[in-house]
Amino acid sequence: MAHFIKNELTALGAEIELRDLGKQEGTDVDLPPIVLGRYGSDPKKRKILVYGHYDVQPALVEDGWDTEPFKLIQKDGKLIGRGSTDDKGPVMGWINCIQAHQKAGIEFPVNLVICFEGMEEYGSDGLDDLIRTEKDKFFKGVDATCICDNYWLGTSHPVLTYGIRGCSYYAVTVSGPSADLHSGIFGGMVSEPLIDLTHVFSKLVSPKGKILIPGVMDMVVPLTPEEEELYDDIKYSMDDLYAATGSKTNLFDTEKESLMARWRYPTVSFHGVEGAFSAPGAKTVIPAKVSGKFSIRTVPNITPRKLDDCVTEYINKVWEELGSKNKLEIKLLHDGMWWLSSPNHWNFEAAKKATKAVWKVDPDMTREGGSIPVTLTFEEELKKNVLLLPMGRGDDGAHSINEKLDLINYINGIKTLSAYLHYAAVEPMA
Ligand SMILES: NCC(=O)N[C@@H](Cc1c[nH]cn1)C(=O)O
Ligand SMILES: [Zn+2]
Ligand SMILES: [Zn+2]
Repeated sequence: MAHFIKNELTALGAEIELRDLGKQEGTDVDLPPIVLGRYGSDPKKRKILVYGHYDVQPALVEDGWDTEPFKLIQKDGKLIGRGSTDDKGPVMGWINCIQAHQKAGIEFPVNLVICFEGMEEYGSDGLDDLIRTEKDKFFKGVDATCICDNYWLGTSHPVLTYGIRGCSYYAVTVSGPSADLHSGIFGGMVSEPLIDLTHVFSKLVSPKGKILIPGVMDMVVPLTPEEEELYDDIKYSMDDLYAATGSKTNLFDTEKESLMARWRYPTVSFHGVEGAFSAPGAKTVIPAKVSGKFSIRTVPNITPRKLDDCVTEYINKVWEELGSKNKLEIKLLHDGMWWLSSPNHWNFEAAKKATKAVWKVDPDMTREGGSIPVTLTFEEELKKNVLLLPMGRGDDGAHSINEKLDLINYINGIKTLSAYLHYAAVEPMA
């Protein structure tokens, strides 16, 4: 992907370099390079930094895809395939902006600074360091940043986003026997790692979503009446939620509570268990070693460090109380900070005008439940406004099966990104 992007952009006249990041920590695996680029160097024009990622979540046909996930299919007005909406489609969208200007013979309105990474879905390994090192070199003089890597809330109304949650991702490993055991022979005679792990996991969060780890909710900033009012005008209905999840499994009955749960409160999610029997059939095995994966989405003012203290102390206490002879290990696989900004900035004004010009409606101002770890780093290090301008819809199935991007969102998305650059070139900065 990095080489593909480099070739596409180089052919369009951009200056591109692939920045090597060395090996992934604790492994012999090469990290995917960061694509850094520049398109235009006119000192009279503003410098706009655009960020996206070319890595994707894993996908297998066996997960339930109707088509081969890594082959892009166009069907019924949709582009279907892993990464179509998150985030290969939007990355292509930036490339298409340049192509469109060249084909139409229209002068490109800004100097584009490009940063496309390949580790976003795993905590953006290496990118924070690169931004810190390059803030006064490669990123020098950037006027504003635009990230196209999230989604509309629903399916019909465009949004601009000024907040995202952070994410701390954990693996809890329980091990005991030296190899998997026959459950008929050893069941009842030994402590089972998966039973112990299930016990620990059951103490983290209630089925209604209440976080049971002491200290976590204490760090959450209280809701103010002004903030509560902001939820009243958001165009989002419970039907949007039902449609996007393909179910009526909502934890809350109202839009407001549901959005607050997604935007301004932390959540614990369980992702899977490595080492546990998961194939079809009925294998009577006691797995010897299991790693349960869970993550916590974080919000103002939770810090990854304090959260990690709360998590570690609590799980160790639960484990001690259990009194198992198995071994437990907690590992923080990666963490990333939440980000909360204000949409009252010329960068957002430019995006509002662009959205209105293309979609003929004013965008809603939203926060997002997902995470993009480098957002805060860009803002803090470059000291310039960051805007999230999404292309896809809330029902695109990002991270799920049959991920799609509606063709109209792709085409109008490219128009919106282009129009944004034109407005950003001239929007008064005050
Ligand atoms: N489009 C943004 C996105 O999907 N981000 C991921 C990033 C991530 C993965 N692990 C931690 N953060 C997300 O899951 O929100
Ligand atoms: Zn993603
Ligand atoms: Zn993404």
